[in-house]
Amino acid sequence: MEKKQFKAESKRLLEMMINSIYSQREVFLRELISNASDAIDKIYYKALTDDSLSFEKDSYFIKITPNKENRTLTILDTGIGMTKEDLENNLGIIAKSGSLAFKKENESKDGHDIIGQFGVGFYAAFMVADVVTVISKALGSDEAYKWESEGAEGYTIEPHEKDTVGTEIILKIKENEEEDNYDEFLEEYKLKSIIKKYSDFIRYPIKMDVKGQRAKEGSDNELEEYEEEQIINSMVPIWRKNKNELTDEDYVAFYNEKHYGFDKPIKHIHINVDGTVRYNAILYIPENMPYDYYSKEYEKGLELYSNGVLIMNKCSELLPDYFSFVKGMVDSEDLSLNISREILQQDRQLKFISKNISKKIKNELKSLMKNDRENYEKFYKSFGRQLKYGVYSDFGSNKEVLQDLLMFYSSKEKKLVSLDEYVSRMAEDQKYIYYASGESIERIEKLPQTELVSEKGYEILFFTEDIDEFAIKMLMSYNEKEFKSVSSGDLGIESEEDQKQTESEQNENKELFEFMKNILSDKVKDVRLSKRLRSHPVCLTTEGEVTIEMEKILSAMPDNQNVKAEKVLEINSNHEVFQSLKNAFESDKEKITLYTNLLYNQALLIEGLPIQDPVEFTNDMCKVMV
Ligand SMILES: Nc1ncnc2c1ncn2[C@@H]1O[C@H](COP(=O)(O)OP(=O)(O)OP(=O)(O)O)[C@@H](O)[C@H]1O
Repeated sequence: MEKKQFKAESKRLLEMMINSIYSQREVFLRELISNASDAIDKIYYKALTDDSLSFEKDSYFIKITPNKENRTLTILDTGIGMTKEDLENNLGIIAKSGSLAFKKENESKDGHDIIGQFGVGFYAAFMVADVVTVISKALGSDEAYKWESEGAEGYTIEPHEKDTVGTEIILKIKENEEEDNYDEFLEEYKLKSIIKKYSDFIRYPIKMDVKGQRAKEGSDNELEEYEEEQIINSMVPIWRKNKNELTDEDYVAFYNEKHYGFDKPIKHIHINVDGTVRYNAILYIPENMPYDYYSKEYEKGLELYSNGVLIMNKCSELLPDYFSFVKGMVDSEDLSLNISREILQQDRQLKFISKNISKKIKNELKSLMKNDRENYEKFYKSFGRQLKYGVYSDFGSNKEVLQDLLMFYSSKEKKLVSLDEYVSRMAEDQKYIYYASGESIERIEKLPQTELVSEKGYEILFFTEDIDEFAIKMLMSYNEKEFKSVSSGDLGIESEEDQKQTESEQNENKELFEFMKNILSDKVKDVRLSKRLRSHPVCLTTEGEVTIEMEKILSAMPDNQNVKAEKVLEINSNHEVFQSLKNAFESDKEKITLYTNLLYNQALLIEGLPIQDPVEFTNDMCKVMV
């Protein structure tokens, strides 16, 4: 059977290419500058093996010249140029990439800095130009040629005059249309900003004649206009430099220049990986929280470059949510880009890089915690909450990664301590990691529930953020030590003997407690004799999963499901109040009702919970006084 070749309607194909590949018109300049850089690179690579060629870096450059009167924008390079055949093959055949062919030919001799690979970037010029003219003289050739096209209708080639080797591309910029402004591509400031954005790290100088004003010589107040040639791009990507060539100031300067933040970063991480996926990265741990950090508006991500050309401003796949505060960039020559260079074809390499980066960030944070506590605390103040969210979210799947980075205020040390530090200090007979929750350190310090644990000499971690208890519930234990709230039913502290004594005392007063429970009805699950109170008469503890702090947080949420903690009212039998309760129970049922309600409301107040009927509460107080 005869095999037939596919045919392409090239006119339609070009139209589709021009109109549907790129989401932003301004990338036409990125594509043409990348081609110019490739063309210079090709001379560089050729010179490596051809002794008759020498590569004087200073004679190679790219120049951008807008001309408002003629509505033209010229991109000139001193690269390898194109012969007549090259012009026909590379610019006359869609999807033919001379650069890819060059890269393949020279694979063994490096050449991986070459950017072009698809053979389509050039046509991006037609997004902004009605006519594109290319005048080129190839290296080693005496003749120059002019290629010209108005897009879909085809092109012409004819001999042309050109003294020097290289290529000049002249775009006849389109007239403005109703919603489309093309004039901006003739404006100096706009061109500068596009170059800075995408092509800042092209390795050859990108020059432009820039207008300015200065004081006229010999005059104090007269100004004169002048024009001078400036290099617009920074050229040397700092991430490709050797780490020991760079100072802290260099990294801070890069952070500021790239507008990653207005603060001074706490730490930078410079990564050069030369393995299966090659990449360089410079990451920063900021000191201050961006104003929108804990809002929906905040977008995480790192800048992504491919061979020094910006691909994406914020590549979110590079960072897990729990490290969303990290700023910086990644450059890799091994990414599978799609044709528009806007998205990635498949994210295998990206996943690899992301995993690698996360590991490095974690290790850096760990070493910061260990070796520079002051700065770690600064960092933790801004972003500790995010780490705790990280422990809690995704069903705790990242808790192993994050648990070593957590810190909480310690009742003993009076400062933030890590879980590792807590556990390593635990007393021999101490079974649990104890914590207490409340609005602030000052409030927790006064909580009656902490009395017994403190008396035992055990350290208590103070949980003051809403996420704390949720994160810890997800963590469950650290180094095989379970977490235990000081308000939980069984504290695991009492000796068997003590327990027996409490039980018998509880039995002795069984009727009293039952009576009190009936008065409070379903407000509490139980009324009990307390084992944990020392100087305070009363407190609330909880049974089950939901604690009082959790109840507070859940009830403040917009979709309040009315989740309630199972509360237990605990009474201190060593307090004088207990005797009064007993007396009242014996003789005056009205009084015992009054006392019970008062004690319950007091316990609510201590916990920072609202009293259901404040008027009744104050009336009750008055009754006691008169
Ligand atoms: N300024 C230039 N100097 C020399 N050759 C050029 C120049 N611009 C384009 N070419 C040649 O034309 C070819 C096609 O360019 P085009 O921009 O369409 O694709 P590419 O750069 O190869 O790939 P990509 O689509 O990935 O950018 C290039 O591969 C290169 O061989």
